Amino acid sequence: MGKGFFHVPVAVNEPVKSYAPGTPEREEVLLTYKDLYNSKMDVPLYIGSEEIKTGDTETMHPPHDHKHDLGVYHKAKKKHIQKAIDTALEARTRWADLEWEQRAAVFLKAADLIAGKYRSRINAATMIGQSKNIYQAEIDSACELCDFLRFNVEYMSQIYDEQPESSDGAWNRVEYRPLEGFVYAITPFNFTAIAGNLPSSAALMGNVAIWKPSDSQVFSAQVIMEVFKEAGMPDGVINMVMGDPEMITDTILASPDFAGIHFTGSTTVFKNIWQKIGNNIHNYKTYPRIVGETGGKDFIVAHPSSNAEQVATAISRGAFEFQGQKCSAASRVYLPESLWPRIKELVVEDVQSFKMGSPEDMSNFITAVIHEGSFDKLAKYIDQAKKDKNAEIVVGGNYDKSKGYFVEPTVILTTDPHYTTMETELFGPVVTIYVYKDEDWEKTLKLVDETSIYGLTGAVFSGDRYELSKATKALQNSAGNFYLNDKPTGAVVGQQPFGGARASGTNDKAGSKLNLMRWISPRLIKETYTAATDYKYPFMGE
Ligand SMILES: NC(=O)c1ccc[n+]([C@@H]2O[C@H](COP(=O)([O-])OP(=O)(O)OC[C@H]3O[C@@H](n4cnc5c(N)ncnc54)[C@H](O)[C@@H]3O)[C@@H](O)[C@H]2O)c1
Ligand SMILES: N[C@@H](CCC=O)C(=O)O
Repeated sequence: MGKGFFHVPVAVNEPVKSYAPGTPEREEVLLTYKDLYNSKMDVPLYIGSEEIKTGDTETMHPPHDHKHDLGVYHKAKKKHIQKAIDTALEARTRWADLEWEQRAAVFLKAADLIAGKYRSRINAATMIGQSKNIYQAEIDSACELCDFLRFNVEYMSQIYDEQPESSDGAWNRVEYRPLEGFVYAITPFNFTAIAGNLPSSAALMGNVAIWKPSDSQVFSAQVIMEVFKEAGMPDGVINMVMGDPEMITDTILASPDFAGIHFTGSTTVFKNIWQKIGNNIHNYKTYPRIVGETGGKDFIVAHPSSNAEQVATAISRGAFEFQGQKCSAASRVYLPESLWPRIKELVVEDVQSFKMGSPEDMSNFITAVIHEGSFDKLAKYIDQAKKDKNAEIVVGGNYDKSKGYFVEPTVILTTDPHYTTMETELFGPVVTIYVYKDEDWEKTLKLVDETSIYGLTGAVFSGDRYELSKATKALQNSAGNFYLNDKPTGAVVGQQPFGGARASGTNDKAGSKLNLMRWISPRLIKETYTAATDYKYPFMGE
């Protein structure tokens, strides 16, 4: 059969819809929200063609209304995880052998379904299950997920296009094989797009995957599986399992066919998994690929030459959008004495104007934090700051979990640059500010660099080009995503590939060619037209 050198459609970022009053998308998402909110879900394990209801269930609740029952998801036992491994390996032969354009078409269709037919459903599920306001749901579950799927197809074709030189008499070719085994994807609660991307990026490159979503994201995870299935993803290529994370992980890591982990979540969990992989290393058929994007303690540092209004807005949006539950969220801020009074005034004004409540009311900027564990942790740090002599609450500081897990956006001011909330990842709407003397700018850059174990995102503000340059050099290893005169959140696929080093991860940049390269194992094929028939070098004579 004749074939062409196919070109993939050029990827462009999915446009963000406005949801302004009177727009059709607003009406549609609100109707879908009501519908989903009142329907009791019964989320099975997806293993191959089977949807398994184990009967061992967990009830799902919206974080902003934790007494409301959204239905249940089913939890796996060890035998189900073993079945998922066997099923994935069975599916591997055909999927790995399928032409790349056929695999690409599945995920391009999935992107189209999300952009169209499923847009309101995946957004409403994210608003309900993860308590995102519509803007935060739209940029995540609709746009970023479409972008991951479409840009990954383009990057895959760029990788396949990379071929070696050939000298006279031979042809060198590189075949980009999937890994020999299966990939395990573990995903966090906070981004529906990340949940969809981690298993699908590996699958796009010809791998089969077992995907364990976060317990707190199952409500929208189910929509992702519906989309993949409707897009024609063959059974067994991505298998979704829920349940005890340790049991699932230990069972999977014990398999000799475990070939890689695609993880996003907290640093401690990732380090433990890495250690377990190390302990099992003699059992594996191949060295597993370990890819993990983890925690952050992201900074904003402003030079005295910066614009106070811009810095204040970067704090208000960078620290508090989605209640600060982004790994990129600004959580430690360094401000010069000369600008602090004006920035303080502006941030306090912003925070006092934020409306907080259910995402169904679209005037709410702030909604609930994800669960009781997170609420209690945040309340503990806020209470401690109220007591500590070297800290004071500038604005916020209240919380209430009677209906939903609501924590007021809180600004802490500290006189100690190593105060606990300047160093510990809280993952919530709490930002801590340290005010430095204007003449200590260079010392402050050193402080920013040396304060945190993490290296994920960071932002520098200055109106002075020489100071921007100085900061860029001084903070070279402090952030994998480094922003000049912008907030440290809101990376867009195809524009700001995302990830950090130090304790923030392996920095394989989700949504980039670098990440996809972790899911392939190249084979070089050298073909010689006429093979040598004499071992002797020319200088040896006849
Ligand atoms: N760097 C990034 O790109 C990025 C992106 C999003 C989130 N994050 C990080 O994720 C964290 C927030 O997400 P979260 O609360 O869902 O994180 P988490 O670490 O609690 O959970 C992440 C995943 O790991 C699983 N898990 C938990 N304990 C486990 C165990 N013992 N063994 C195996 N798996 C286990 C969870 O069930 C979930 O699926 C923050 O630290 C944040 O910075 C990082
Ligand atoms: N990519 C997102 C963060 C993902 C982690 O939570 C951002 O840039 O804000």
